Amino acid sequence: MTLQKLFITDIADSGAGIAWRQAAGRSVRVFVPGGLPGDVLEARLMPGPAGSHSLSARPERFLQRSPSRREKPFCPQACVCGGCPLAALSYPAQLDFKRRRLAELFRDIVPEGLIRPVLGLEPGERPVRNKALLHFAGRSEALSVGLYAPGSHRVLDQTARCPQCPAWMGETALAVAQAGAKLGLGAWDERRLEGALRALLMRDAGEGGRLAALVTGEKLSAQALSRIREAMRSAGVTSASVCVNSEPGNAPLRGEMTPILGDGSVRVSLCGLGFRVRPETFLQVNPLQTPRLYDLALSLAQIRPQDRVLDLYCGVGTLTLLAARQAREAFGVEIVRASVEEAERNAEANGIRSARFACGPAAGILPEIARAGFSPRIVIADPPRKGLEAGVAEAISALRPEKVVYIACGPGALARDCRRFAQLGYRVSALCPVDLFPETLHVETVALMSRVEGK
Ligand SMILES: C[S@@+](CC[C@H](N)C(=O)[O-])C[C@H]1O[C@@H](n2cnc3c(N)ncnc32)[C@H](O)[C@@H]1O
Repeated sequence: MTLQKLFITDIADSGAGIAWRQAAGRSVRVFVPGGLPGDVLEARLMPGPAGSHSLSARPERFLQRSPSRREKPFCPQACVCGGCPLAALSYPAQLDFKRRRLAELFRDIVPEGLIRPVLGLEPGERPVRNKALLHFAGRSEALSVGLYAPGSHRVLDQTARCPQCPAWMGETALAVAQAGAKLGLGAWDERRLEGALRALLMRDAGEGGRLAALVTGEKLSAQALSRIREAMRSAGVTSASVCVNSEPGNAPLRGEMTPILGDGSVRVSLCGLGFRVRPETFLQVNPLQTPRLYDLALSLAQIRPQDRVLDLYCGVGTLTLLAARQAREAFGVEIVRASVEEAERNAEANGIRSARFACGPAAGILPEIARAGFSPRIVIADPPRKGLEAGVAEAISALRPEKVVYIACGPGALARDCRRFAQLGYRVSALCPVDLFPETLHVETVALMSRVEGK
């Protein structure tokens, strides 16, 4: 393990700094955890991941600190939990980094001039999240709760309280763990497929309530549920459910949710409308930036009163209902049944009659929409990170919308899908990044695509 002077020039997807080193006449990439572009440091070189030509390095001493390095990282636990890999980088440098990343990904399809600056937090605003998903570990004598370590299922101590989340979430998690320990309950063991406490999802809806959903590996007694409910209530939870999931896998929120406090839902206000959400329905996690994201998407869509709008991957109908307020009709498509139920309920509760919803995969519903003669001038699509399923871009273009407003949390999949749309006669006319996930490497992006005349 030799000591080397390294100049950090970039950040990898893992959050580690990247430096380059000349060896045997070629450039070798060196990953340096904790390094930021502009840092110069001495580090011990180690072999990189098996089968790769790259190296890793452990920093020993800073020779020069990056001018973009914060005096104090946003969170002292950031490098432990791995959730905020950019926490040591100043906020303007984070936004600049995200825009450069996007420009690289779209170099061959979108001229630099069409990429807007990242829409970031306003001065003085702090990063906030309305959702936490924590896991339990250990036997009842040593029960702990917190986040998983990066790339593993090892629960990290001291991570139940996240500075981005409202304080009641950490209090609730610790109170549930304490109640569980007193009841003699241990954590779910995913190797043996046994144990009681598995995961805890929490959502904050501000004045609309505080939601908790406990996932257990086995059915709990009425007495245990009553103690856990009291622990949640005293920590500030207003609505709670439990579900039993003893199946292996990475998605703990499976199984029927049974309310144990309130009706198991909360109501979120967004852009002047109210939306009921449940543990199993989707909701954007950043309460400050989500209304800005939606306003941006709608301003790009330029909806006219006579327009029909199709909103694919619509969740609980947030954008569908916001679009329906401006359009003649809006149609939302979503695969999760609970979300469609809430979307219909949300339309009614907001007095919106011009919205309809269908439940199913976008690829399956689009041909039905075409057969029914629904011809939207605007299609909004907000798919999961992996982007559009096979055939969806083709099915959208078969409806011949003038505009496609594509909202993406996975910029790589967005670039792939924009290339597909280009072959189908659509050109990107604006690419607008939004910082929905401050302190992380993620960036949300809204692409406006317009049909090229004559295509
Ligand atoms: C990124 S979320 C967007 C939700 C909504 N636009 C919002 O802002 O709240 C993606 C949604 O797509 C849904 N979904 C995932 N795969 C789908 C598919 N194949 N067809 C339709 N919806 C799908 C998910 O359940 C989720 O609600």
